[in-house]
Amino acid sequence: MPSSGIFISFEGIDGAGKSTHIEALASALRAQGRTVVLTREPGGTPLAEKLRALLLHDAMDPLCEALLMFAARRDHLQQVIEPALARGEVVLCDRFTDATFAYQGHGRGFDLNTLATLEHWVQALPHGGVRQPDLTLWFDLDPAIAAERLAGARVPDKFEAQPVAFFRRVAAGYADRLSKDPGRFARVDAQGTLETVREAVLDACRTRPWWQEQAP
Ligand SMILES: Nc1ncnc2c1ncn2[C@@H]1O[C@H](COP(=O)(O)OP(=O)(O)OP(=O)(O)O)[C@@H](O)[C@H]1O
Ligand SMILES: Cc1cn([C@H]2C[C@H](O)[C@@H](COP(=O)(O)O)O2)c(=O)[nH]c1=O
Repeated sequence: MPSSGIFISFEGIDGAGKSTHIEALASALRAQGRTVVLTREPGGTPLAEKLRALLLHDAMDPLCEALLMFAARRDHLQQVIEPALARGEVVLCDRFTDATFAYQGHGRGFDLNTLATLEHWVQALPHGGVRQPDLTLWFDLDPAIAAERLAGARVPDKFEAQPVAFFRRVAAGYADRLSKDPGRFARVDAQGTLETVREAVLDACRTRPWWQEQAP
């Protein structure tokens, strides 16, 4: 059971429906009287949002991309996530470190052991251990369907412009992360209607001990 606030990350390939459903979960949690912080990665602080603009639009080599992702994450953790958890709030984060393993690791082919080292540096907790979400909702959707959903919706950024084969590797990366930490993950079948996906998200939360707890 989380000792302070609750940290929930939303993961999945581009177009899987994360942003759509993060709002619905925030409403359900607020209805329980909880204070909810809605945030995203890369981003969530003024500095990390500047790094986001570079990451989503500028060409760079894979090491540079991985380092900037973790630099943005460090600032986000220190400025937003850790203070909110210390206040006992719920943090809903649109992507976190699983995205780095899925996109930079499996998508780009960057060394997974180096990413694990960076993860341990950047997410180290003062009294030991590594900050991880209490729950990670993985929106699992066929990349071909995600591409159809995104087509024409907006001008694609550097990642969204990648071919379906890239997103198949990213999806395999998420499956790999789930297999290594199954208790933290809930796989959400993102192919259903808005209503069935919304219910799947709520069901995944209802099974967690903190769902029934009184808001602080
Ligand atoms: N269950 C669904 N059925 C049909 N369309 C959906 C569903 N969920 C989301 N969409 C639509 O798919 C598109 C992508 O959704 P959304 O922006 O929530 O995805 P995302 O995972 O946040 O993508 P990104 O990571 O690229 O920001 C939007 O146009 C949204 O309205
Ligand atoms: C955290 C993180 C993100 N990415 C990629 C994944 C997405 O394509 C973009 C973020 O855009 P979104 O519309 O907010 O989903 O960034 C990544 O490659 N690595 C990461 O660690």
